[in-house]
Amino acid sequence: MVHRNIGALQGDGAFEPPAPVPRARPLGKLELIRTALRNPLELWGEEAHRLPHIETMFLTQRTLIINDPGLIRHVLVDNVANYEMSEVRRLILRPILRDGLLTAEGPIWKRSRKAVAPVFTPRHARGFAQQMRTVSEAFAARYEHAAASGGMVEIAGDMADLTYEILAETLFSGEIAADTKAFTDNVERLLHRMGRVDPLDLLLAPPWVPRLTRIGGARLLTNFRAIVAETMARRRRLIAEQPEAAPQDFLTLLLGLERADGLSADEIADNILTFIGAGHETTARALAWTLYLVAHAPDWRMKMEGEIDRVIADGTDPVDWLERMPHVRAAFEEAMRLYPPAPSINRAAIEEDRWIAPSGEELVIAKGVSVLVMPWTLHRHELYWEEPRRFRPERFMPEQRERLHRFQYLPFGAGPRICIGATFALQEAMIALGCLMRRFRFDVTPQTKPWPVQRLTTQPRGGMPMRVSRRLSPA
Ligand code: HEM
Repeated sequence: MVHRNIGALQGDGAFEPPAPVPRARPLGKLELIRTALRNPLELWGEEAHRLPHIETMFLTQRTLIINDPGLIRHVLVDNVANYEMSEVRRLILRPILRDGLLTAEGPIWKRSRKAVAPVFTPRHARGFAQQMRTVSEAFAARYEHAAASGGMVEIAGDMADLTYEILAETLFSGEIAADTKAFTDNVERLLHRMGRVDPLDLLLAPPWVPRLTRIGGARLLTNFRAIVAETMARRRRLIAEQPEAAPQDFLTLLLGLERADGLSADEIADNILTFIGAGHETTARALAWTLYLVAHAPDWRMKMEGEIDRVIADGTDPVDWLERMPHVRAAFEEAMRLYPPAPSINRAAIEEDRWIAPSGEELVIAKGVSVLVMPWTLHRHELYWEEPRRFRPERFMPEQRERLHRFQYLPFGAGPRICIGATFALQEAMIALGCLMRRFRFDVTPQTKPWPVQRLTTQPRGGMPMRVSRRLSPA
């Protein structure tokens, strides 16, 4: 039985949104497995939210949860060479994403990251701003009908559609060698089927032992790869025959890297699936939680609306919305604090390691220990946050944000493997929120009862049904 805080308005009006209450006692073995499969967010005890680090046994695996920002910096940056991808991630994600950036390791990761980095520069992200706005405006138009009658919309699913449509546009400019709907269904089913934790993963069974939960996934993967290969072949022909006609999207940029010291054709396909897998649901979850949280903070929402109205009325280019909308950005960042889209960043120690705390205490990290950097506990930690469970977006306004330790807030991770899509995601979120909140207001109803559950991302179980009403006509 998990204790639930189902979300409540506190005396001074700050909202404490729904989340499992940290456990006072550790779980027995069977309950631990059940909870890990049902919702890992319900595993963590009260100590994980109060101590700088704790060591625990997870089934047969020694596990160290690290919260101290200095220790996190040690693992993710200073001694990063001593930490590799966790076995569970290797078992779950690697069969799908292969040598895409998220799951590549060693020299292949190094070469790929170097090759792909220029594709994700702020300059390229800015180049996508107009496409992001066009897709978001077209998407918002679909709410007009429901908004006219104050109808209900399903925000969680809708935000996943919106971010998928933005990615499909910025990846391929709509030039996919298949029916778009069939392709989208294929991707959805693939990520859903293959990205699930199977009981055998928790027991660290070798990859060749078949996972019943993933049957059918291999066929979907083959389909996906065939479509991507044909899409790449068509684009290569276009670039060769009419280079000026080729859209400046991810696909053209990635094909420009196809060479020995860049990426192979297979690696380009792996990265296309990786960008979809890593970049669509993460942003979508953060957008849905933001709309939910600000619906409980009407004053803050009005500040956001005022900001959005001014920026759009001024004719500000969408590339500058991120900078010009600090209240919108603060709400989005606070939503990622409370509901980090990537709630756990898992590593394993290759060799024994030592870390000296500022107090002089020495921590020995044994070889093979699983090291968890968990934005979920770190962002709700009693040592590092005032009123950690409440929605207080003002902590991310520029003057207060400067006071945060770089390693106490890690929605995008840190160090060499920091999210390569962070700038893209932030810009996309500002543009999506700007286009939606300019036209509509989203409110909770008694049906809106999201419960945070960790799948690959922090999702709202029960979805996010919200009432939509019209604010302003389209700009
Ligand atoms: C709000 C949205 C997002 C969040 C919260 C997020 C979070 C993260 C985190 C925490 C990591 C680090 C994982 C680790 O160190 O083990 C990561 C890595 C990564 N992300 Fe994101 N991400 C987001 C959006 C995106 C987007 C839009 C893309 C691409 C279009 C993307 C592509 C990647 C890739 C390729 C990696 C692997 C980088 C590497 O290992 O070199 N992400 N992301």
